[in-house]
Amino acid sequence: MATQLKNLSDFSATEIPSASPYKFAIAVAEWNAEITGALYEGAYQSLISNGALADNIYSYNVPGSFELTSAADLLLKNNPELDAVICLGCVIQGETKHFDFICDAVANGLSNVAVKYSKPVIFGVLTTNNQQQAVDRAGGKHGNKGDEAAITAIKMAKLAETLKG
Ligand SMILES: Nc1c(NC[C@H](O)[C@H](O)[C@H](O)CO)[nH]c(=O)[nH]c1=O
Ligand SMILES: CC(=O)[C@@H](O)COP(=O)(O)O
Repeated sequence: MATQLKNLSDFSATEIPSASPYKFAIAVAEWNAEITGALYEGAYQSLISNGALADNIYSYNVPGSFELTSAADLLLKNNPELDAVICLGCVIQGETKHFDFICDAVANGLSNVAVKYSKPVIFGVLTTNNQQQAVDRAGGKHGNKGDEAAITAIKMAKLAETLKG
């Protein structure tokens, strides 16, 4: 399996640009707060350790992962100076198909918002079968998806800046 015994947050082999020029929003779902809180800490600290200014990081909570799309849209509509929006959530399979609908809606929704505003919108949403898989990816043996999301945001902000000319 792709992630077996792999730390998904190991970026030692890749070059990470400085985050100092960029403004970031972080939208965090409150569902599974112990997990999303760990994702947020990972994302925030990764931005800071790569040079982002604390004053350039704007953080917001939303009720659940489904609302991340609305948050990303509102953030980019009302704050054109943002260079990237990081969306963090944790969707854990329950008894019904609700999981499938949320995951599909968020993945497609965030992608559509990114294209709508030509701005990076980062999918930092865990979609797991159980709680342990989420714990393993929020600072556990498979790293922290929040770290990955932050690094992705920095790289995409740099790319957008480069392509803008
Ligand atoms: N079950 C999970 C949810 N459910 C709530 C939805 O995200 C949404 O807030 C609700 O359907 C109202 O629109 N959200 C998660 O983030 N994680 C879950 O496991
Ligand atoms: C992903 C969800 O909405 C899920 O946690 C809710 O649980 P259930 O499918 O048992 O209603």
